[in-house]
Amino acid sequence: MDAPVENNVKPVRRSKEDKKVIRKQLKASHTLLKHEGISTAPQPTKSLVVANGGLGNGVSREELSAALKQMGEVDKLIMHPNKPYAFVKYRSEESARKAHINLNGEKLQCGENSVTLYLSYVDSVTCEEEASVPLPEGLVLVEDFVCSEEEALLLAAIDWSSTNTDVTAQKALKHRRVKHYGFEFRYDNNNVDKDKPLPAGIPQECLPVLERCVKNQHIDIMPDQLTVNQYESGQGIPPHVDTHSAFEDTIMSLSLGAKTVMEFRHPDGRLVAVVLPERSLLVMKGESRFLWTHGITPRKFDMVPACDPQSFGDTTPDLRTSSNLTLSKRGTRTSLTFRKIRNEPCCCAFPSACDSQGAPPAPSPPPPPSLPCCHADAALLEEQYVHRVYDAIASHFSSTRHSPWPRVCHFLCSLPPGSVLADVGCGNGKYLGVNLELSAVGCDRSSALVQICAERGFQAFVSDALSVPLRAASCDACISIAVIHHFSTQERRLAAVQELVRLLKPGGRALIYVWAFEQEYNKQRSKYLKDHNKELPENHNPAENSPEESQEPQGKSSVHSSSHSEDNYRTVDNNQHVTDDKLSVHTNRTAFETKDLLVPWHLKDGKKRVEGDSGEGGKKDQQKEKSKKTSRSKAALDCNPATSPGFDSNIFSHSSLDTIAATHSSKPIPGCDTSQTCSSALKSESEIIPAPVFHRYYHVFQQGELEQLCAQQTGVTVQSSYHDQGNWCVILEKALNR
Ligand SMILES: O=C(O)CCC(=O)C(=O)O
Ligand SMILES: [Fe+2]
Ligand SMILES: [Zn+2]
Repeated sequence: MDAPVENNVKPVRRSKEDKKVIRKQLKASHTLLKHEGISTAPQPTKSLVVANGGLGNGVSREELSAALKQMGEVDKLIMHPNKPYAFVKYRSEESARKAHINLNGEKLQCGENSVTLYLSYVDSVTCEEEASVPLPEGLVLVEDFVCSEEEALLLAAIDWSSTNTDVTAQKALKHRRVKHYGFEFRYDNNNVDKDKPLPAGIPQECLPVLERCVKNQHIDIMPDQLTVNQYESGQGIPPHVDTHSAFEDTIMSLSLGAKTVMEFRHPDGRLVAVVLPERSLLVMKGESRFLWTHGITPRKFDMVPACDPQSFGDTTPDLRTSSNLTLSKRGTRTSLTFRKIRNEPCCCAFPSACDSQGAPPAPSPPPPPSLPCCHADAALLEEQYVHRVYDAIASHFSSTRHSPWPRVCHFLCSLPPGSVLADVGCGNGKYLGVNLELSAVGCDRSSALVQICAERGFQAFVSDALSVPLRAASCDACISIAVIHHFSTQERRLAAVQELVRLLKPGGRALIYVWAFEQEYNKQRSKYLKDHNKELPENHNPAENSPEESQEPQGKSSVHSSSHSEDNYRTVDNNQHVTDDKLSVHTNRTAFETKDLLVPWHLKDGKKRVEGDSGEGGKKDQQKEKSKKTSRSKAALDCNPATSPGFDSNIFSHSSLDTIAATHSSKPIPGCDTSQTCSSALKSESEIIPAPVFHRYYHVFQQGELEQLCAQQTGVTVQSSYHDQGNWCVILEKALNR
């Protein structure tokens, strides 16, 4: 009797438990229907609602995900904030059945507490609260594809310290570092040398992961090429389509170490930003691989859904419209991109993007400019990398130039009433209204900036600083603020000073400011450098107290091509050493390493200005201008940047938007890189036109260099010279006897 008792009792007891579970499960599904309007399905499906498994029950995503994943591969897991349930969709119905059988009535430990899970089938998993957008066709994101241990193992397998960089074609690109296994991907021709395999194949540690990829049908054949990209916070990769002729259809990218946001763009303008969580696998096939570009905007923060819903299956939260977003600081992300080398030409269904089918390669950026060796070259360089750039960025530039600088104001206020002042290179005219007792006139090479001066009621005209159409000896004073550093030869800088001297009356004075090579002086770092460590989200408003205030605290100085190729400007090594005469692109907010360089300007979006509006709006504008004019007289007394009058910030004129559109759609213009967007992927309005990056040529002055330049002029004396927030400054006086 003994043995059968045990056999008999257990099934009875189990069925009692089963009944209890079923009762509770039914109760849970009634509650879901009554309180949440969720109806459960009588037949097995791939999707389940997990009662008691919600964030509202204190269950974390990781805890639930770990339990669910034991039953099979999870396609999506949706957890709404404060809800007492979660939804899970498995990749197969079999996995869902397994979860239904094994997890129903099971206790899940959540920190110190535990909850009992009740699972019911649902027909579909929808996410009504979050606006979502479809993922590009063919794109799949598999969360938690590797566990933390595997992640650590894979990261350890990548040896960045290796000195033999040829084995894995290791490269320190300016905006990320890369390592290739199997075959080198060459950024100069966007292709691979198929008959030159690298000595190092795909590391052994990757094989279990790849086998899982094949088993789960993410890829048909084992990949033979691996590119490891490592992105520090603030780094990224330009939008590109992986060359069709180089690789087969499926491309898989594993995200390790940190999450990021990858942006996918369709040629028709659609943009889908996808959060790639740490340890997730991104699979690009078909249209998403062949037609859509993918890229990562270099920035230090991303906007991600606040409740971290991560994968939404074949949709993704619409990061542009969602109201439930939070800032997520970027960490160091290492991605492993696995590809299969293609040995036959590509015959995909997307000929417009297919190099095998004759599609032209993406336009490459203009070649990097060199230091000019003659007058004509210098004029051309300045035309392309100074004049055109200021015209294109005029509105945005002006919106960041609010406050007159105290020592410039002091100079202007020291001039006797009635003095004639010429501001040569007056920009948006911010110094023209400082002292209303003066008879002030400005000139600038940029007609867009002169237009802004005119709109503000200032006297200004378009002119080159080397030949100002004013009579000799007609000015009591001249100022040249942040202008002469844009001349690209010593002769032209000398000529610019000479022109100022020509304009001065005998006894007249000129104030000159140029950007200093030394951004640290008397142990004081300039504001420009000090802002370097400020980690701020995109579109931080710039500091306002440097004439050379730069807008970028994020180190976003990268220059990417719109193709896959890396920085076509000369890529400076990590120490920014110059090895040829090509101009290097400066990283904003860092110390200068060279004296002649290109400084990026990240054009940012703003309100569009209604131009030519003669109605009410126009009148209001006039009134606004009037009140500004009144406040300008106050500025004569008040030179504190914090209290002096500012102008409307962030005003875009049509002209600059037109310029952006034009530069984006047509062939690239020198000085402008339209491929690197700086508009946040999350701003809806600005999304249509990616904001380009422009490069301005500068010659930064070393200590004593400006004085030397002035000393070469006859008939002038340097009255004083000083360093002011990263600028070298002199006050010149023209001799009385001239
Ligand atoms: O970092 C990634 O996930 C993508 C890398 C990539 O697109 C590439 O190397 O082609
Ligand atoms: Fe790629
Ligand atoms: Zn193709």
